[in-house]
Amino acid sequence: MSIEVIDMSPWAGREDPEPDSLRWHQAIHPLADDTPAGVALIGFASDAGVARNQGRIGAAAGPRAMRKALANLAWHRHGRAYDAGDVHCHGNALETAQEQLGERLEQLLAAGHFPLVLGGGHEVAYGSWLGLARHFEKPPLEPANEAPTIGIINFDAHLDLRDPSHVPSSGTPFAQIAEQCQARGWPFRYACLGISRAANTRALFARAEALDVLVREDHEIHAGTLDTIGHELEAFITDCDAVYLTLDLDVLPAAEAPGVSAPAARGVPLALLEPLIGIVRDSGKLRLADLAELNPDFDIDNRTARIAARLIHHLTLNG
Ligand SMILES: N=CN[C@@H](CCC(=O)O)C(=O)O
Ligand SMILES: [Mn+2]
Ligand SMILES: [Mn+2]
Repeated sequence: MSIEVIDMSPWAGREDPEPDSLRWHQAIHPLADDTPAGVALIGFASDAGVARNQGRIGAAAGPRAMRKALANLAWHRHGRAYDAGDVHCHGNALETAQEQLGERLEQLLAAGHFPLVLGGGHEVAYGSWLGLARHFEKPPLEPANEAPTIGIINFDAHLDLRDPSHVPSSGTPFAQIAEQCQARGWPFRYACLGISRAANTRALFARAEALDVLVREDHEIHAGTLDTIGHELEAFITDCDAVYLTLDLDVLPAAEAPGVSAPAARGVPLALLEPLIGIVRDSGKLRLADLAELNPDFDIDNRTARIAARLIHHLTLNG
């Protein structure tokens, strides 16, 4: 794999003198050829999808802000972690950037890494999925010679199922993936949790129903329903060969995560998201994850970046 020179400058932080006190910035290394498998962070520095979707731009700065917030978190892992650099979206060249992300992810997956993509607007999801799809298309197929059932689990205030025939954007990735699945004869399996009914039109709910999406609205997710929704998630995962997890930070209440393009008026608190994300993490089927929509321009005291970092810590704790 040919690798760019990776900017490791965000990886700085506190250094404790006593033993066994590592933090992420001391444990992570730039990705190099032939390194043993590990978690591979890759940035998708893109504002184009949000700009096309009439949103507040700034998400291109998300990857760097996430790395800086993660740098100082305590290192509790045993496995390896790498920084695989960034894919940049230049201007409005979103489709090119998504293709490039797909290629890089295909390479990371082939090398046995667990790729974790740092967005970028939620247009990152289409590039993420392209990488996983290419991985499954390449021989030997997983499972052999069969259409893979890739389950997409999205925590989001929005369905992101807008009609891409208008303009592909941060609001269309899962409709684009549904189209790609249909073209390939692959099943489309999509679960979207944390949806705000007030922030999604009837047309979007109708498309979700037509595509048989598992939808759970923000108000449905509370302490009393957590077990039930966890079981629903487990059943969804059972029917899949592989899972792609995508975390749109606007699923959180705006007070917890103000630094996004389209904040949620209600949202689902981190305390409820973490156990659900833990189910996905521990399923044994998670092959790829991304975090989307961090916009540092609207963040307050790095709250949203800190949540993103904590979610990365949470997702990678087992390795
Ligand atoms: N990725 C974001 N998607 C949302 C944005 C909504 C908004 O800007 O208000 C959507 O398209 O629905
Ligand atoms: Mn989204
Ligand atoms: Mn959203």
